[in-house]
Amino acid sequence: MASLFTRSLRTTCRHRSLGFLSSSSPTWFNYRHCEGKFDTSNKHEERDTSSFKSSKSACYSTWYLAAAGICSFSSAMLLESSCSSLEEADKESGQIQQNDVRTPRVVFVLGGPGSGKGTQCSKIVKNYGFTHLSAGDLLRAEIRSGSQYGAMIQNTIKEGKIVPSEVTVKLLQKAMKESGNDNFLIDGFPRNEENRAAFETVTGIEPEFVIFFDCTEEEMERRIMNRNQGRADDNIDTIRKRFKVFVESSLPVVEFYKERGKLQKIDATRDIEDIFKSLKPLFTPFVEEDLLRLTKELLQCIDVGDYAVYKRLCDPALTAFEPESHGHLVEGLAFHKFYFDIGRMFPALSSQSQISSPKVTLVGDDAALVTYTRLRQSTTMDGVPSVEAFNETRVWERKPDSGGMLVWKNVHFHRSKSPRHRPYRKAKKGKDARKGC
Ligand SMILES: Nc1ncnc2c1ncn2[C@@H]1O[C@H](COP(=O)(O)OP(=O)(O)O)[C@@H](O)[C@H]1O
Ligand SMILES: Nc1ccn([C@@H]2O[C@H](COP(=O)(O)OP(=O)(O)O)[C@@H](O)[C@H]2O)c(=O)n1
Repeated sequence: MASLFTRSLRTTCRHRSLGFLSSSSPTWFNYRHCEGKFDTSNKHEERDTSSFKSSKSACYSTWYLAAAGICSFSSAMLLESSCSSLEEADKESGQIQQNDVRTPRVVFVLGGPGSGKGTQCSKIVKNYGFTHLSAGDLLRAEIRSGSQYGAMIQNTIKEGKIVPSEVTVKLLQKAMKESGNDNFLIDGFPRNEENRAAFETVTGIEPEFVIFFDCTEEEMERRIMNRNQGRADDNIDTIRKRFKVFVESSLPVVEFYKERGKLQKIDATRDIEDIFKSLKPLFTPFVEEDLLRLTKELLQCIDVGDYAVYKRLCDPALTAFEPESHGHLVEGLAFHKFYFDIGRMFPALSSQSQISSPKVTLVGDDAALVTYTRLRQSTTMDGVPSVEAFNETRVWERKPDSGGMLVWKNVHFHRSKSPRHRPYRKAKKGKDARKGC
């Protein structure tokens, strides 16, 4: 059950966003979770503070947590809040991220039969947390389920033809909904113009980009004949028909995306690892975005005192240098949990944070640094405001979870007080000229 502290905070935090203040220019970068995009409009947001005033009294304070440096309170969280019932909030314990409606990220994976789409998709899934939806697999599962469409799908596949979009798009939509993910690799779809238009019309989603595995027919035929999965369509007659359909119906779709600058053509005649190496850079920007999002999620869960989320995002052996540890390296979560536990004792205080100049640096495939400055405003019991700035570096490492899936965990962070700006003073004669640099 959510603590009172958590519940009360949640009532104010239904619609969140985090502000970013760029230190290099006076531009606010307002990241809205609902849209998943940066709004770089060059103006400060006008905010109605009335909801802040009214919701403030309903909030258990995070000041104590903030004072301890583990808690911040996003202004937007408070200022753009709307209240939900406690019961609703209760259900949300440990799941704050699920409130954030983000536009699904879709990547289409195209290529002839046997070009290696499924093989590469399973590697991408393992490394980049996408859900792999193979249109062919969904259709085969539909046959097995005894659905009314079963016989029609079976005959169409046997003929190497394309199943009507009405069926395939419905299956894809259902699978997307059930996945609980919002990153999808859709493999073997769209296979013709009808597929493409139907998906776009029904879902309103456009792919981020489209991967096309370019492979010779001889190589694809050789691979399919060795595939040995007992598929009814993996016989030489149907294979030839599928190649014909691919050239006639699927290549025009490839061309469509090429014209729109969305196509990523990959030489699929190479070996499996080589191909995967050339796919990696396509997914790097997603990794950077995800790390920034995870960092913000971490700060948010600190804001709302949600220890369950904090625990999910952090490695149990998390190490930290922070002002509260007085120069010592603290290890494990207990040091941090202490502040979550006591936060509810100080209901009258509040704080809010902005992060500025966030930078993500990938270190190989499985480690990354996220650095930023955290500007925290807080009030004392008497309502006296103060502002502090911290420089924070969080080290994230990609580790297998209990299901073997690679997930990012915060393994270390370092926070120090941001040095106050002092005007440069010329060193006095005879004194160490480097002093103060
Ligand atoms: N780059 C590759 N080199 C050699 N064999 C491959 C390669 N990629 C996939 N294969 C093999 O070829 C067969 C077809 O691959 P698959 O991923 O099922 O293709 P698709 O999903 O495009 O039909 C599988 O048996 C797979 O192990
Ligand atoms: N969008 C799609 C995808 C597959 N299919 C059918 O499913 C068959 C197998 O597709 P698949 O993607 O599993 O396999 P490959 O042909 O890529 O090896 C296709 O030949 C089509 O008959 C379809 O009708 N529509």
